Amino acid sequence: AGVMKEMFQMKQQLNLLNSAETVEAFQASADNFITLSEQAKATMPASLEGDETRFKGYQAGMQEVIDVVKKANEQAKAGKLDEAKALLTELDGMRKKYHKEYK
Ligand code: HEM
Repeated sequence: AGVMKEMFQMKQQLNLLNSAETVEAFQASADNFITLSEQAKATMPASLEGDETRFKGYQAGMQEVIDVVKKANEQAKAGKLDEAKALLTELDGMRKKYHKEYK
């Protein structure tokens, strides 16, 4: 259990998203990222020690991340690869904020 494996895989997919040169490559990695982050969202990290209230906050944070990648994927589908990648920059701040809170 734990979310470490999903987190490392999310990082890997994010690198692929940022270096994607085609809409198809972007979409494939976005789909992978979303699947992994939904798995992470469904799993209580060990650091939360069973605290259901904090788990709700953690899940809301994961959903924010998922929403950004879904939005980016919509841009990619519309052929706007640069705009899609620009949206991904929002993830840096979220990652830092929520890692401070829950990691
Ligand atoms: C793009 C977004 C994110 C990426 C790429 C990412 C990546 C990572 C990576 C590589 C680790 C393991 C290495 C380390 O400790 O730094 C990690 C750990 C962790 N992350 Fe994230 N993260 C993201 C977003 C989030 C969000 C939004 C949350 C919470 C709402 C979160 C919660 C955690 C927790 C709890 C751990 C520790 C897991 C454990 O010890 O089992 N992460 N993340």
